Amino acid sequence: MTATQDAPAQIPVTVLTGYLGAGKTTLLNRILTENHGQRYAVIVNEFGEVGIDNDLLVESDEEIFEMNNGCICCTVRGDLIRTVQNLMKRKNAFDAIIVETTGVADPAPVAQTFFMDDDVRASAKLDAVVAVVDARHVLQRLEDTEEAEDQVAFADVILINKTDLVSVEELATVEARIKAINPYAVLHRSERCGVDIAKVLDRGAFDLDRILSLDPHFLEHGHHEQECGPDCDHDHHHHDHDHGHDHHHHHGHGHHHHEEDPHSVKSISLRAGDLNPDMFFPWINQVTQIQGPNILRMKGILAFKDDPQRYVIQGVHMIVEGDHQRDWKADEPRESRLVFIGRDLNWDVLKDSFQACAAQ
Ligand SMILES: Nc1nc2c(ncn2[C@@H]2O[C@H](COP(=O)(O)OP(=O)(O)OP(=O)(O)O)[C@@H](O)[C@H]2O)c(=O)[nH]1
Repeated sequence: MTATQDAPAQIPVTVLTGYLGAGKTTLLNRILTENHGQRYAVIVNEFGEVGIDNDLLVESDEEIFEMNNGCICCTVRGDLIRTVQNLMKRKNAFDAIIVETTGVADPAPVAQTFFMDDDVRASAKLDAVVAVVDARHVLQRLEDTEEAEDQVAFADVILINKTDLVSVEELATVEARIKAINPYAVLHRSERCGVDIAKVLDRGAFDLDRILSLDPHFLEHGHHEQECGPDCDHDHHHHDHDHGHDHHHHHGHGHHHHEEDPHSVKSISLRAGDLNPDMFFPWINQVTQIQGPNILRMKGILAFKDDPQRYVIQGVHMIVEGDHQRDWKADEPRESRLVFIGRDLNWDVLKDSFQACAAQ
């Protein structure tokens, strides 16, 4: 990040990608808490009606900009450019930008933003696309979703995370599969994204030539716009929204599909007041055991009756974790919010059974 007199300094941008639940927030929390002497502006984009991701980030001095009015792949021409332009007005306030994409986003249009918009291009430079991969579930994801493959194919640096959940043999199979998709990326194995941050940030790793060989139209104006134009009316925030639309277009064909596919990925948001833990835990265990294969992601912030602390619960398929986070603040409504992202989930059934866990 050195500026010469002729060339104004371009702020490095890291695009953080990875499928739902792979560990992006875990990595971001590491970056935000580690003592690296850099100041980061973080742009997060989340999927789901009730904003939870921001609540899962550690409290830090870094500036977090939330873009939760749509999937970043759709709003890329609008919100992301505006957010980056606004950041650039205060260029001296930070050293680098990190953009965390939703787990279902194709990183190509996000990366493309840093080449397409003249203002953005003049002041920011794509440093690397970093993908976090869930070693336990990635093989399955590569079978059933195209975005997961896009994310791996597009990455410059890949963290094969959650190594604690797989055997040595499984890890070797995962690595081989990832290398077969993308032989160029630098791979790191990690548990809870525990890598040296220097291996992830400020890498200067984004390779435009490689991306052009993958997607010859990458630099063409409007190429990605045809999928998700400025008038994109995708509503990513309703429980019944079809998020199965095909974002896998960067090989130059295909259009956005809007037909209803009952098996597509949907997000279901549930809200309640104080919950009874004796009802909630057996319920969530049952839901995740029975519907686990269809639950790509689950996360929530919960208020348990007589408990002064917020409880954070989250999971991927059948693996669920929960812990107290911090005290509820005096000016914060005690509210329980839970989001499921998955396929074939029945909103009515989940809503009714969740609300049955309310404290009396
Ligand atoms: N066992 C295990 N769990 C992990 C590891 N890394 C992250 N997790 C857990 O996996 C879950 C998902 O992690 P996140 O960091 O929130 O994943 P994410 O990619 O930000 O998720 P989305 O934003 O929903 O796509 C959380 O419960 C983490 O605690 C790991 O290496 N091992």
